[in-house]
Amino acid sequence: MNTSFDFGMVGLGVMGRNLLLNIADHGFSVIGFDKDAEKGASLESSATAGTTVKGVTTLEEMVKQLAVPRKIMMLVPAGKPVDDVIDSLLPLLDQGDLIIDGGNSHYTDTLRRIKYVSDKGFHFMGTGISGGEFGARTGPSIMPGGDIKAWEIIKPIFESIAAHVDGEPCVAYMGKGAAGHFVKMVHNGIEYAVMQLICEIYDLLHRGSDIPNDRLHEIFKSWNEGELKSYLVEITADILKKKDPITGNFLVDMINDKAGSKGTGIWTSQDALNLPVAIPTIDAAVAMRTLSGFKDERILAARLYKSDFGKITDAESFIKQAEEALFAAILISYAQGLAMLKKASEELDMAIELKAAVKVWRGGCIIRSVLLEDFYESFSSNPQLTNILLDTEIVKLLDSKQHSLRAVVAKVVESKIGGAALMSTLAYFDAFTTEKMPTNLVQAQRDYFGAHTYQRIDKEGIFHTEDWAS
Ligand SMILES: NC(=O)C1=CN([C@@H]2O[C@H](COP(=O)(O)OP(=O)(O)OC[C@H]3O[C@@H](n4cnc5c(N)ncnc54)[C@H](OP(=O)(O)O)[C@@H]3O)[C@@H](O)[C@H]2O)C=CC1
Ligand SMILES: O=C(CO)[C@H](O)[C@H](O)COP(=O)(O)O
Repeated sequence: MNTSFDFGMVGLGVMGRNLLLNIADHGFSVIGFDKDAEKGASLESSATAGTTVKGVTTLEEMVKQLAVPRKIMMLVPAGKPVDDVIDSLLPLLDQGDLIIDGGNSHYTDTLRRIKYVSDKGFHFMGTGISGGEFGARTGPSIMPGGDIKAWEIIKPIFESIAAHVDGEPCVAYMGKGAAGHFVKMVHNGIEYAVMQLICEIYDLLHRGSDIPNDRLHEIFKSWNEGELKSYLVEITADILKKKDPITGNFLVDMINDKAGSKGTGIWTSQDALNLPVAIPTIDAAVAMRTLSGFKDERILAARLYKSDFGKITDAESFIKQAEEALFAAILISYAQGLAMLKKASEELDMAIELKAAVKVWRGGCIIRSVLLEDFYESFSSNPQLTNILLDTEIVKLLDSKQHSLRAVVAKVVESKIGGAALMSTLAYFDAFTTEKMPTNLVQAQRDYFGAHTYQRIDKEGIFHTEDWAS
């Protein structure tokens, strides 16, 4: 029996199958397990000529044929399937073998599994992977973290299969413990925010300004040739021109407006609340997906609150404002996610370098954008930046656009077209960039009803006022 396969994969679904074919294309011999024999057969028949690709239906067959130390990745749904696969694999492995969880696992599960697996003498790595089906096949962004020895073992394979930007691979060691999965979770939170912002701008232009889809396709396409150049703007342009083969209408208009979710956006918001750190654009995006599911109630409410919204009349000048507002809001969303990573890295002792996160997000992943090149420069020259909005080069980029974000939010309010993410972004920006928040009054209220004490602006110490009402 051939025992020289370089890499094994558990789960030959969308991601597992495509990543394995990508690894094979880079000269590694690969073997994949899926209990569904058709998936293994389809894997083999899709392999590039001259590559070594094999599909098997038992874990035993796969493990026996791997060279040691074995390198095995799981790409199965997060949660119980990951634990089940680990428990099935462990009795088959030798000390020093490596298990990589490449799925979207929650970081607390990853921390638990690192201990469970390493206590038994094996390596375990939580690794975020982004790029979807196409990225997995042609060059994803990869976010490994945890066991540094395991990283050294797997580095040559990951560096050769990742997307490359300016000759640099979009993979880097993210940090200690569950850093890889934490960075991927925040990546997905930012993904939610950017998608929601694009949707709100589309809504303002389409429903609010009566711009038809074919024109919107041209607008997003031209935006993708400028400062907004990014994967999500690019695919939006493509989506807006796609016709439905059944009705001949634009396909986007035939899709029900209830958005799905697999949980990483919700986790990002939950973990931000726990840290705590403020990520209101991501929170708004999560909330809007949730609200989209309440379709029956929305229909009822729309009938009860009938007031017509005012159309946006100056569509042509609004298009330019919309472009600048979207750029500003996307930048501020990234800022929130990166600030979350900074805080989480300290609180959870993950030693995440923001420069490394931004480096791997520049290519291959869903949130890749040219804007990340500017961030990469900022974090290269100032690795200790706590919030990208404090970087003087970023100030220059953003300050000239903030008036457009403000103008677009005004249109959101006037037109009664929802803009939760745009409004939350502006609220975050205004609060973050003010010296004086009204939270002095919150402190006074807390002290009034609960003797929670407060600090003064003119002297050191902790103060309490007994007689607030007198
Ligand atoms: N799709 C995407 O764009 C991305 C997905 N991810 C993450 O990657 C992971 C995999 O996603 P994806 O490939 O899309 O999912 P799919 O549903 O396409 O594939 C999952 C695979 O896991 C197998 N599987 C399920 N349960 C078990 C189990 N208990 N034991 C062994 N195998 C099992 C399934 O096998 P079978 O059905 O034959 O039983 C299937 O082949 C998830 O964590 C996902 O969140 C990450 C980035 C992008
Ligand atoms: O990880 C991903 C991309 O990076 C997945 O596409 C993500 O799981 C999609 O999330 P959701 O289903 O919640 O929209």
